[in-house]
Amino acid sequence: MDTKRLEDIANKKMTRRDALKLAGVGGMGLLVGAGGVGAIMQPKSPATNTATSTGTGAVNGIVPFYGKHQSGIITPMQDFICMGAFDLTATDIADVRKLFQSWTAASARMTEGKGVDDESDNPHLPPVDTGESIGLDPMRMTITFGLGASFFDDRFGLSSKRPAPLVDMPHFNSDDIRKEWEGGDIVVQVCANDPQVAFHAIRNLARIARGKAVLRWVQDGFQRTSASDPAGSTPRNLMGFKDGSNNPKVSDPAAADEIVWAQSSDDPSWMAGGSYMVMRRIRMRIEIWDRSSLDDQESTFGRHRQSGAPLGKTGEFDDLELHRKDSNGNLIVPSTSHVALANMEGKVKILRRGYSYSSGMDPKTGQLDAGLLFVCFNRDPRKQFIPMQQKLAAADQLNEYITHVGSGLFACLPGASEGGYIGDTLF
Ligand SMILES: C=CC1=C(C)c2cc3[nH]c(cc4nc(cc5[nH]c(cc1n2)c(C)c5CCC(=O)O)C(CCC(=O)O)=C4C)c(C)c3C=C
Ligand SMILES: [Fe+2]
Repeated sequence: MDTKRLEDIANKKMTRRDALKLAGVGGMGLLVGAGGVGAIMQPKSPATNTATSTGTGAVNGIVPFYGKHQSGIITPMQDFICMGAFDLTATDIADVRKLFQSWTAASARMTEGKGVDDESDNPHLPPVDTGESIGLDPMRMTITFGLGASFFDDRFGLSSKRPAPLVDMPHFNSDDIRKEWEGGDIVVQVCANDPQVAFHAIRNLARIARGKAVLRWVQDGFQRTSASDPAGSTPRNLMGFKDGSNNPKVSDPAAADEIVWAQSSDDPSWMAGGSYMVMRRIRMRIEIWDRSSLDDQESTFGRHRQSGAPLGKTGEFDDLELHRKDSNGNLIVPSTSHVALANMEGKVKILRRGYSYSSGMDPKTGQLDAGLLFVCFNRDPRKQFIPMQQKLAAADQLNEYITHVGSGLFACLPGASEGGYIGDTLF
């Protein structure tokens, strides 16, 4: 098929049938190549190469589940997330293996827009799939699995295999981490362009896990949708600022290898092609934020609210020049602003993939329980996320308006090939 035809497909709204055809074994599937359908479908906007982009054109096709890496890490962001952590009740590694084999098969099917398995025609049994996604498009769903440090305790004989980068998360200044939002043996991140499709996946994975694992926490998240912003510009967080402008461009494989993917030269080798995911549930004191002046808000982030440009600049993607001073000799971007600190002099980078959350209100205070489900991926959190968060926790002006209430660090396994399963490099 020629390039023109592929571009035509990319510019057209995909039907469920188109998507299935594209991913199928017919000639087109092969032409899609390693980048998969999602890669063909990405439009050429400035934000496209960042994990922040949802892409344009209401592309609701299939993102391939199998591959060298798990999808949902450098995949351009979908509109919704449903993330859940599980604790294992199984006591035998053979049962854990069976669970991951079943999860892998079910996940591959669900990302193609199918039910978890073929339905039985026995009317006396419950349906195999819960059914709420019947007839829905695949919606670019990705399902990403990770293992927490507790997976490597003494239950399954895997303690010697715990990756050194999978440290216990240190306590950071002003953390208020709640037990109910912390850790988990396994994390499952589901992202999709439809919240019902994402919920369906978590629900059915929990159902498959019955007798082997139980849910520990679940958090939904959202951002503006591709319907409300077809241009796919950088999304705004609940503080009203563009969030993700200076995310690294991980469509460049060298950048992805440097920042995101554990390498075969890194220890342990079974993690090669995987990545480490950090989850922080960060509550925003939005009622206080909403009473702050525009100047205070812009100085807090070090960027202009409307354009997203660094202070003193006009373009969202203009360079951050952290040493520039005004005519009075004052730094234009304050040294305690969020971007000045998070920039780490340009030497340390992470890939952010967070979503806003809104979980009703706190009945004690009447305030909204809303904020950022911060998610990031890095090759080694000891060298990336942790020093960055230490710096932010110590001095960030943003700390006046936020509290970290949930936390998790997970080793996201390498991708699986068809016939294999997620986790097969380890158990
Ligand atoms: C430890 C890592 C980070 C945490 C935790 C974090 C929380 C957090 N961030 C925002 C909003 C914005 N962050 C922005 C930039 C930015 N943030 C981090 C890291 C963490 N943020 C980095 C590495 C960067 C990029 C710095 C750079 O080099 O430019 C921005 C600016 C726009 C952008 O580039 O994305 C905003 C806005 C909130 C609201 C928040 C916690 C609630
Ligand atoms: Fe940030």
